Amino acid sequence: MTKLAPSILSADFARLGEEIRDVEQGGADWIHVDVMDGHFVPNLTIGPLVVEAIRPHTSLPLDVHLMIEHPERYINDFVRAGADWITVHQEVCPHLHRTLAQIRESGAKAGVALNPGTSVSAIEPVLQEVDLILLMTVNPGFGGQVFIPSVTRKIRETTRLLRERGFTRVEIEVDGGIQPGTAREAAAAGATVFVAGSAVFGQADRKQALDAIRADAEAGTVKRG
Ligand SMILES: O=C(CO)[C@@H](O)[C@H](O)COP(=O)(O)O
Ligand SMILES: [Fe+2]
Repeated sequence: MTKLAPSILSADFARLGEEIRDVEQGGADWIHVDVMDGHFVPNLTIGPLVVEAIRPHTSLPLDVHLMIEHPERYINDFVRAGADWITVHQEVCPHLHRTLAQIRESGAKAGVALNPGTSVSAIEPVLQEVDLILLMTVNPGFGGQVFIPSVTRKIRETTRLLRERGFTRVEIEVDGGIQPGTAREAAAAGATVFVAGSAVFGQADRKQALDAIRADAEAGTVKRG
Protein backbone atom coordinates (compact mmCIF):
# COMPACT_ATOMS: atom_id res chain seq x y z
CA MET A 1 0.00 0.00 0.00
CA THR A 2 1.22 3.49 -0.85
CA LYS A 3 1.91 5.59 2.24
CA LEU A 4 2.45 9.34 2.20
CA ALA A 5 4.57 10.95 4.90
CA PRO A 6 4.59 14.76 4.74
CA SER A 7 7.82 16.19 6.18
CA ILE A 8 7.16 18.96 8.70
CA LEU A 9 10.54 20.47 7.82
CA SER A 10 8.64 22.56 5.24
CA ALA A 11 5.72 23.38 7.57
CA ASP A 12 5.20 26.67 9.41
CA PHE A 13 7.03 25.95 12.69
CA ALA A 14 5.06 28.65 14.50
CA ARG A 15 1.83 26.72 13.77
CA LEU A 16 3.04 23.10 13.82
CA GLY A 17 -0.07 21.64 15.49
CA GLU A 18 -2.43 23.18 12.93
CA GLU A 19 -0.13 22.23 10.04
CA ILE A 20 -0.10 18.60 11.17
CA ARG A 21 -3.87 18.47 11.58
CA ASP A 22 -4.23 19.95 8.11
CA VAL A 23 -2.18 17.18 6.43
CA GLU A 24 -3.88 14.50 8.55
CA GLN A 25 -7.26 15.72 7.31
CA GLY A 26 -5.80 15.90 3.81
CA GLY A 27 -5.04 12.16 3.80
CA ALA A 28 -1.48 11.81 5.12
CA ASP A 29 -0.58 8.33 6.41
CA TRP A 30 2.44 9.21 8.57
CA ILE A 31 4.09 12.43 9.80
CA HIS A 32 7.79 12.63 8.91
CA VAL A 33 10.02 14.45 11.40
CA ASP A 34 13.52 15.47 10.28
CA VAL A 35 16.06 15.70 13.09
CA MET A 36 19.39 17.33 12.15
CA ASP A 37 22.43 17.97 14.34
CA GLY A 38 24.68 20.39 12.44
CA HIS A 39 27.39 17.68 12.34
CA PHE A 40 26.25 14.78 10.18
CA VAL A 41 24.33 17.31 8.07
CA PRO A 42 24.92 21.05 7.78
CA ASN A 43 21.62 22.10 9.36
CA LEU A 44 19.99 22.13 12.80
CA THR A 45 16.35 21.36 13.42
CA ILE A 46 14.47 19.84 16.31
CA GLY A 47 14.70 17.37 19.17
CA PRO A 48 12.52 15.14 21.38
CA LEU A 49 10.77 18.12 23.03
CA VAL A 50 9.15 19.07 19.73
CA VAL A 51 8.12 15.45 19.08
CA GLU A 52 6.50 15.42 22.52
CA ALA A 53 4.73 18.72 21.75
CA ILE A 54 3.25 17.53 18.45
CA ARG A 55 2.27 14.03 19.66
CA PRO A 56 -1.18 15.12 21.00
CA HIS A 57 -2.02 16.83 17.70
CA THR A 58 -2.23 13.68 15.59
CA SER A 59 -3.12 10.01 15.77
CA LEU A 60 -0.86 9.23 12.80
CA PRO A 61 2.43 7.38 13.26
CA LEU A 62 5.39 9.73 13.82
CA ASP A 63 8.23 8.76 11.49
CA VAL A 64 11.41 10.20 12.96
CA HIS A 65 14.39 10.51 10.60
CA LEU A 66 17.55 10.99 12.66
CA MET A 67 20.26 12.78 10.67
CA ILE A 68 22.54 12.91 13.70
CA GLU A 69 25.79 11.44 14.94
CA HIS A 70 25.56 9.05 17.92
CA PRO A 71 21.83 8.40 17.42
CA GLU A 72 21.99 5.68 20.11
CA ARG A 73 22.21 8.45 22.74
CA TYR A 74 18.79 9.83 21.78
CA ILE A 75 16.68 6.86 20.61
CA ASN A 76 15.01 6.25 23.97
CA ASP A 77 14.19 9.96 24.39
CA PHE A 78 12.48 10.06 20.99
CA VAL A 79 10.47 6.92 21.73
CA ARG A 80 9.39 8.31 25.11
CA ALA A 81 8.36 11.50 23.30
CA GLY A 82 6.05 9.51 21.01
CA ALA A 83 8.03 8.35 17.97
CA ASP A 84 6.62 5.22 16.28
CA TRP A 85 9.33 4.74 13.66
CA ILE A 86 12.97 5.68 14.19
CA THR A 87 15.40 5.71 11.30
CA VAL A 88 19.16 6.05 11.71
CA HIS A 89 21.78 6.59 9.02
CA GLN A 90 24.10 3.71 8.18
CA GLU A 91 26.90 6.25 7.65
CA VAL A 92 27.06 7.19 11.36
CA CYS A 93 26.49 3.77 12.95
CA PRO A 94 29.64 1.67 13.40
CA HIS A 95 27.51 -0.72 15.51
CA LEU A 96 24.48 -0.70 13.25
CA HIS A 97 23.14 -4.09 14.34
CA ARG A 98 23.18 -3.00 17.99
CA THR A 99 21.58 0.38 17.24
CA LEU A 100 18.74 -1.21 15.25
CA ALA A 101 18.16 -3.73 18.05
CA GLN A 102 18.04 -0.82 20.52
CA ILE A 103 15.28 0.84 18.48
CA ARG A 104 13.16 -2.32 18.49
CA GLU A 105 13.81 -2.96 22.18
CA SER A 106 12.62 0.55 22.94
CA GLY A 107 9.29 -0.30 21.31
CA ALA A 108 9.61 1.52 17.97
CA LYS A 109 9.94 0.17 14.44
CA ALA A 110 13.51 0.30 13.15
CA GLY A 111 14.62 2.03 9.97
CA VAL A 112 18.00 2.46 8.33
CA ALA A 113 18.74 5.30 5.91
CA LEU A 114 21.26 5.42 3.08
CA ASN A 115 22.68 8.57 1.50
CA PRO A 116 22.65 8.71 -2.31
CA GLY A 117 26.36 7.71 -2.31
CA THR A 118 25.94 4.63 -0.08
CA SER A 119 25.31 1.23 -1.63
CA VAL A 120 22.52 -1.07 -0.41
CA SER A 121 25.15 -3.78 0.11
CA ALA A 122 26.17 -1.84 3.27
CA ILE A 123 23.01 -3.02 5.04
CA GLU A 124 22.68 -6.55 3.65
CA PRO A 125 24.00 -8.15 6.87
CA VAL A 126 21.37 -6.42 9.06
CA LEU A 127 18.18 -6.90 7.02
CA GLN A 128 16.77 -9.13 9.75
CA GLU A 129 16.83 -6.17 12.16
CA VAL A 130 15.08 -3.73 9.85
CA ASP A 131 11.43 -2.71 9.37
CA LEU A 132 12.14 0.09 6.89
CA ILE A 133 14.89 1.13 4.48
CA LEU A 134 14.99 4.86 3.76
CA LEU A 135 16.69 5.67 0.47
CA MET A 136 17.67 9.33 0.33
CA THR A 137 16.84 10.73 -3.10
CA VAL A 138 18.71 13.97 -2.27
CA ASN A 139 21.74 14.60 -0.07
CA PRO A 140 20.31 15.03 3.44
CA GLY A 141 20.20 18.38 5.19
CA PHE A 142 17.59 20.53 3.49
CA GLY A 143 14.10 20.49 2.07
CA GLY A 144 13.29 21.67 -1.44
CA GLN A 145 16.13 19.92 -3.30
CA VAL A 146 15.89 18.11 -6.63
CA PHE A 147 15.39 14.30 -6.83
CA ILE A 148 18.60 12.52 -7.91
CA PRO A 149 17.56 10.17 -10.75
CA SER A 150 20.45 7.73 -10.33
CA VAL A 151 18.96 6.60 -6.98
CA THR A 152 16.13 4.91 -8.91
CA ARG A 153 18.46 2.04 -9.73
CA LYS A 154 19.21 1.57 -6.02
CA ILE A 155 15.48 1.48 -5.26
CA ARG A 156 15.17 -1.35 -7.79
CA GLU A 157 18.18 -3.19 -6.33
CA THR A 158 16.70 -2.87 -2.84
CA THR A 159 13.32 -4.17 -4.01
CA ARG A 160 15.02 -7.16 -5.65
CA LEU A 161 17.20 -7.88 -2.61
CA LEU A 162 14.23 -7.82 -0.20
CA ARG A 163 12.25 -10.15 -2.49
CA GLU A 164 15.15 -12.58 -2.90
CA ARG A 165 15.75 -12.69 0.85
CA GLY A 166 12.05 -13.03 1.69
CA PHE A 167 11.76 -9.72 3.59
CA THR A 168 8.56 -8.77 1.86
CA ARG A 169 7.18 -6.69 4.74
CA VAL A 170 10.08 -4.25 4.91
CA GLU A 171 9.02 -0.78 3.74
CA ILE A 172 11.10 1.12 1.17
CA GLU A 173 10.84 4.83 1.90
CA VAL A 174 12.06 7.53 -0.47
CA ASP A 175 12.91 10.99 0.78
CA GLY A 176 13.85 14.14 -1.11
CA GLY A 177 12.40 15.86 -4.15
CA ILE A 178 9.26 13.69 -4.14
CA GLN A 179 6.41 15.25 -6.12
CA PRO A 180 4.15 14.15 -9.00
CA GLY A 181 6.55 12.68 -11.57
CA THR A 182 9.30 11.51 -9.20
CA ALA A 183 6.78 9.66 -6.99
CA ARG A 184 5.75 7.57 -9.99
CA GLU A 185 9.36 6.79 -10.90
CA ALA A 186 10.17 5.73 -7.31
CA ALA A 187 6.98 3.66 -7.01
CA ALA A 188 7.68 1.87 -10.29
CA ALA A 189 11.07 0.89 -8.83
CA GLY A 190 9.48 -0.46 -5.63
CA ALA A 191 9.13 2.40 -3.12
CA THR A 192 6.21 2.07 -0.69
CA VAL A 193 6.52 5.16 1.55
CA PHE A 194 6.85 8.64 0.05
CA VAL A 195 8.17 11.55 2.09
CA ALA A 196 7.26 14.95 0.69
CA GLY A 197 7.99 18.28 2.35
CA SER A 198 7.88 21.23 -0.03
CA ALA A 199 5.50 19.48 -2.46
CA VAL A 200 2.89 19.32 0.34
CA PHE A 201 3.51 22.23 2.72
CA GLY A 202 4.47 24.54 -0.16
CA GLN A 203 0.93 24.23 -1.56
CA ALA A 204 -2.06 26.10 -0.14
CA ASP A 205 -4.37 23.08 -0.56
CA ARG A 206 -2.63 20.19 1.20
CA LYS A 207 -5.33 17.64 0.34
CA GLN A 208 -4.99 18.44 -3.34
CA ALA A 209 -1.19 18.17 -3.07
CA LEU A 210 -1.40 14.80 -1.27
CA ASP A 211 -4.00 13.47 -3.72
CA ALA A 212 -1.76 14.38 -6.66
CA ILE A 213 1.29 12.64 -5.17
CA ARG A 214 -0.77 9.55 -4.24
CA ALA A 215 -2.31 9.28 -7.72
CA ASP A 216 1.14 9.56 -9.29
CA ALA A 217 2.70 6.98 -6.94
CA GLU A 218 -0.19 4.57 -7.50
CA ALA A 219 0.19 4.91 -11.27
CA GLY A 220 3.84 3.88 -10.81
CA THR A 221 2.89 0.96 -8.57
CA VAL A 222 0.49 -0.34 -11.25
CA LYS A 223 3.26 -0.06 -13.82
CA ARG A 224 5.50 -2.20 -11.56
CA GLY A 225 2.77 -4.81 -11.19
O1 LIG B 1 15.30 14.35 5.19
C1 LIG B 1 15.04 15.28 4.45
C2 LIG B 1 16.10 16.23 4.00
O2 LIG B 1 17.31 15.90 4.56
C3 LIG B 1 13.68 15.37 3.92
O3 LIG B 1 12.72 14.68 4.70
C4 LIG B 1 13.17 16.69 3.41
O4 LIG B 1 12.45 17.40 4.36
C5 LIG B 1 12.29 16.45 2.21
O5 LIG B 1 11.93 17.68 1.67
P1 LIG B 1 11.47 17.84 0.15
O6 LIG B 1 12.64 17.46 -0.71
O7 LIG B 1 10.30 16.94 -0.04
O8 LIG B 1 11.11 19.29 0.07
FE1 LIG C 1 13.69 13.09 6.00
